[in-house]
Amino acid sequence: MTAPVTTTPETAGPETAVPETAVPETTGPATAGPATAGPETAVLTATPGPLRIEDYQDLAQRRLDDQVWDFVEGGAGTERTVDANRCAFARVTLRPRVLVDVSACDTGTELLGAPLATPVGVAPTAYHRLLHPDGEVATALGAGAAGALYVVSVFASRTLEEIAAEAAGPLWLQLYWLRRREVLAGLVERATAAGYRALVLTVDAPQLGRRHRDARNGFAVPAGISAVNLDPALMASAHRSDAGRSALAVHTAEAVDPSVTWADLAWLRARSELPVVLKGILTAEDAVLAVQHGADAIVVSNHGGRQLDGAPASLDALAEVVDAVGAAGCPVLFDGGVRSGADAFAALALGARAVLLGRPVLWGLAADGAAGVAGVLGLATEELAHTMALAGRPALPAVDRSAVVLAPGPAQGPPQGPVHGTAQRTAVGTGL
Ligand SMILES: Cc1cc2nc3c(=O)[nH]c(=O)nc-3n(C[C@H](O)[C@H](O)[C@H](O)COP(=O)(O)O)c2cc1C
Ligand SMILES: CC(C)CC(=O)C(=O)O
Repeated sequence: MTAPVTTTPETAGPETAVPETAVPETTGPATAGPATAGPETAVLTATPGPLRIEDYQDLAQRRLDDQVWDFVEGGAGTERTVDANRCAFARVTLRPRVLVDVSACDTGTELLGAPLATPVGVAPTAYHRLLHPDGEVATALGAGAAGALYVVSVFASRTLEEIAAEAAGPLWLQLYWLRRREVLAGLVERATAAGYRALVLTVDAPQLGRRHRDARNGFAVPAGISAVNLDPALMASAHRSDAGRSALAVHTAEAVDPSVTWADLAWLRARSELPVVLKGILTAEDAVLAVQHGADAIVVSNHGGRQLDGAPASLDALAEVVDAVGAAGCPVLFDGGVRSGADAFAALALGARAVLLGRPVLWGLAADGAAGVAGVLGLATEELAHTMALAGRPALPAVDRSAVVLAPGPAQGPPQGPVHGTAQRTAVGTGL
């Protein structure tokens, strides 16, 4: 693979002159060049910075090696659950109220005791040094600048301590249930000592989803980038590229214990005082079990369509889970397909306390490091505040079910044929 590139974005069209020093504005408005040029003066039209989250996707695709791009964008099987996550947002209608004072819209919230400037946070994603040389440290800086929660992946490519040293906002640590319990116990201890505020156990990946793009690419983690918080001996298979199979799938099968059950959660609880969050719940039945087993919060997630192909869109599962555990006071977080502040608004209205962004944060990171991460989170938050204003809901408690209608989805369609490398996905959704 090629090294991550850190040059300026190539946003210039053929007849557009871009100053050499142009960098993406984090959330800033378009900056026009001089509009008063006489006949002898060249007209300079600066290209606007990213105006929508997908602008960061375009920037990222130009910078990334095809294999890394496929790893980020891809999903399991036919990728119908990846598509379903986005299509669900296209079925949302917002119900605006008028003549409400929206002169100040407050996106502030609180989660497991921590105040947050925004309910839009960072989902755990592995190996950020694939996207930017500074990896998770840049992500932490960007999240901190946006006042957002950052859930760090157990497969982070910077140490838990390096990340914590740069973080201005709250950090949670995501875990897989490793076969080697002593490694898991060591991670919990380190996270506690470094000031992480919750443990997020991902429960939807007893095996890795069958990701055809990665298998076709023989995708492996390149030398020089590693899950540095794990024992290097545990990482060897993640680096071994074999035609026709994903090294990550091999590595997950080696490292992650697929025999874990609800009964094991007591072991984790006994190891730490930190709140335990379960990520990857999609049904009322499991939500109730989660609360019964002492979960402090739940993340409704289908892993961005990367695990069970055919699982419901996260948005379609949200209300069911909220209804099952709302009375128990268990906060429900959401991820999967959020690409705008209007999408975030819809998930919050359906009962999520916060929404997490997976791929969009990686796009921002690849596009412009910490500034790109802050840009993506800032843009989503700005759009959320804007949606709140136009919907007549100036604070998050007013973003309730009366604010949206989610039309029922069609049964998921038949597979659309083989997924090819660097496949383009169709952009759908509320698309603010
Ligand atoms: C490249 C990539 C790596 C991921 N790594 C992890 C991980 O290490 N742990 C985890 O629990 N989820 C992981 N996820 C899933 C995300 O946490 C999240 O559920 C998903 O990306 C949300 O969907 P979105 O990408 O549409 O926002 C990963 C997702 C992507 C795209
Ligand atoms: C390294 C992978 C197991 C991380 C992950 O959860 C994912 O890619 O979805």
